[in-house]
Amino acid sequence: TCAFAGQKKVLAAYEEAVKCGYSGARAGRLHTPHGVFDTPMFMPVGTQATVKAVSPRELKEMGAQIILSNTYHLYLRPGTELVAEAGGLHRFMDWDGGILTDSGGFQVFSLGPLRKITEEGAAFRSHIDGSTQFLSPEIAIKAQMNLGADIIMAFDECIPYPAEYQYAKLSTERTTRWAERSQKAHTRSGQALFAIVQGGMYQDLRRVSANDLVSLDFPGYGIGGLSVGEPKPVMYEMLEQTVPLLPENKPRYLMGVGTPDCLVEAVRYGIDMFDCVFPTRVARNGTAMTKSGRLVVKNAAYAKDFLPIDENCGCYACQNFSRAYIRHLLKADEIFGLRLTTIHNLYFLLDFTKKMRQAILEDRFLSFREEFLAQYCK
Ligand SMILES: CNc1nc2cc(C(N)=O)ccc2[nH]1
Ligand SMILES: [Zn+2]
Repeated sequence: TCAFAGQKKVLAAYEEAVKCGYSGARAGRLHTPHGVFDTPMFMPVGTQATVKAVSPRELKEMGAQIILSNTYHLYLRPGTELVAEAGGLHRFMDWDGGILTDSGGFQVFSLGPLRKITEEGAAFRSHIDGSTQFLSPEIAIKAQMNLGADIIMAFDECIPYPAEYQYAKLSTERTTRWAERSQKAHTRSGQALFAIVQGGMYQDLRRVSANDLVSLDFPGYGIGGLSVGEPKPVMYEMLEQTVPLLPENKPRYLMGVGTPDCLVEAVRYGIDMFDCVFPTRVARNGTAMTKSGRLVVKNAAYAKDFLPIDENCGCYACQNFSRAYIRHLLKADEIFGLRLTTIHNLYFLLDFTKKMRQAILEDRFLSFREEFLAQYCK
């Protein structure tokens, strides 16, 4: 067990990092004001204070522990002061599990058109009404304190891919200065502030970013700037460079990842937490996730297929409905169809992380990984 004494403002105390396998896969427990949660974990994305098409009760039933919400979206609509007046995000959306909010860095750079970045922060136009907006470390932290998540993220720049070395270097150094400003602006006890490692796809910049942020002493670390279009081997190489520099007894959160093959590789490098819109997004166009790859249940091939999406799946959709029925609903544009594919995909990923944790605890993670990758076609 790793002691975790003397960390200020820490609630994401990290214990039981059980190391197994040659590379650092570990099963841990994350302490937050809303409970103690098992890692590795997948966090369903609830961008606008709802995980699209499913209720908090269904999320609880399928084993969701921590869900993610986006500060950028809630800052623009309905506003984070309004959420604070409503009693905070947990109350507002009736979710009593854990919540993690990201800082808006990624959205500003991916959603906000015509953005301008200075040392002070990022000016951008709202994707909702085109109004000119501005986010800085201080504004992003204040917004997240208003929302009241259990874990919040420092304001950073997610470096686009590809990026010139010089740009990546200057941006990463600024993200480190922004992390320090985020820390100074964070005055709410009962909330853990994670920093975000950047560095583009450059090994040396990744190491500098990790070392600089570790010396600023955060209770947990996000790894950002990945899953932005780079080849998967490049992503894994950046993990290999970064994760070993992060404290063993603190959570590591790989942002925006991902598909099961990426999860099992990242866990091998010692990642504990994941979020990704993939399962909920592909569900809405009728694609189900299975251990053999994707199953487009909308296809004509399933019109008379009266088996469930996956006979071994314990989710509400697979326990009660056939592929033919779900296909019918999707073709008929029935909302319940999207709900069933979403429920299945979220359950699949949540269950997959549970299976990885069990394999780690039983010291058989590497064979679990081999067997899974052999069956899963990307
Ligand atoms: C879907 N890929 C993805 N990469 C991300 C990077 C960041 C980041 N802050 O660098 C945040 C969310 C992200 N989502
Ligand atoms: Zn299912």
